[in-house]
Amino acid sequence: MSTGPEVAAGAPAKLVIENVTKWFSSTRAVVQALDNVSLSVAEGEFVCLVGPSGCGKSTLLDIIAGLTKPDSGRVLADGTVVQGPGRQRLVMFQESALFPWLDAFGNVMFGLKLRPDLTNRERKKIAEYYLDLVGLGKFKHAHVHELSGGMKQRVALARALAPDPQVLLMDEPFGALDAMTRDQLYDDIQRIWMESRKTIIFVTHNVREAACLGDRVVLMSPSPGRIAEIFEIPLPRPRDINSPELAGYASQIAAALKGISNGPDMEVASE
Ligand SMILES: Nc1ncnc2c1ncn2[C@@H]1O[C@H](COP(=O)(O)OP(=O)(O)OP(=O)(O)O)[C@@H](O)[C@H]1O
Repeated sequence: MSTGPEVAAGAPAKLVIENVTKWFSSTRAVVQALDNVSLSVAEGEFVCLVGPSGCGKSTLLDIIAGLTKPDSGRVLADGTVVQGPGRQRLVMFQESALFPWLDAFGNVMFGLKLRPDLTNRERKKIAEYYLDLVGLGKFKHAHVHELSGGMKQRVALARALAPDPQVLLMDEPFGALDAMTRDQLYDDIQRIWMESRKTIIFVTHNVREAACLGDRVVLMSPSPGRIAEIFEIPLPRPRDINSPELAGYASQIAAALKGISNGPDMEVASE
């Protein structure tokens, strides 16, 4: 366990978040969403962000993506200051935000518009490859309304992976899914991550999910959003979300979380 910015030994930093502070003001209130947040993420690392509602997880993710600008501090991706969104850092949200007028294949092809360097034939091959990778090869021509919630998230994952971003930013991507579908997706995301070695930042409310997926779990505290504690999860992969070893880490994180909030909005159990 540790706090503060650090990188797994020996690996170059893919992302460096330096002293990021962010305020939001509306007609009703002024809120400090993030206060002096610093974190380094190694290339190929899987980092989970957890914390009570409103502690700034999504704001931090948006700043890393370049969708929101910090008031002070900065984010470096491969040593270059992030000034705006780019295809090397793609976000996948809780709601899949698929285009309903396109089929699964069309949605993944749409993501590949970010790759004008490819021919249409190459794009088609890549779209097929990623639909197979997420287990939807047979549903290529299924329309969005014909897909289950889990299948939609798989298409969204294929769409995010297809342009080959170096960093994948996932904002509670499995939050709206039932427990069985989630368990299957934990296996899939681990397999895909082990094959592709993308750098992943994954926001979740579920501490067991975080312990299952993360090399490190970053616990944030609210008002204003800060990094409270960082947990290393040195368990071998693939990890079984129901294993007792994993439950041990999850309860450590849950206990720390309880210390910084009343914790009713966090899912401690795997459900
Ligand atoms: N666009 C905005 N305008 C005003 N306030 C905002 C805006 N976005 C976020 N906030 C505020 O900033 C704080 C952090 O919000 P954020 O969504 O990043 O938290 P979170 O940890 O992701 O929450 P949750 O777990 O509920 O999704 C909250 O107090 C929120 O109300």
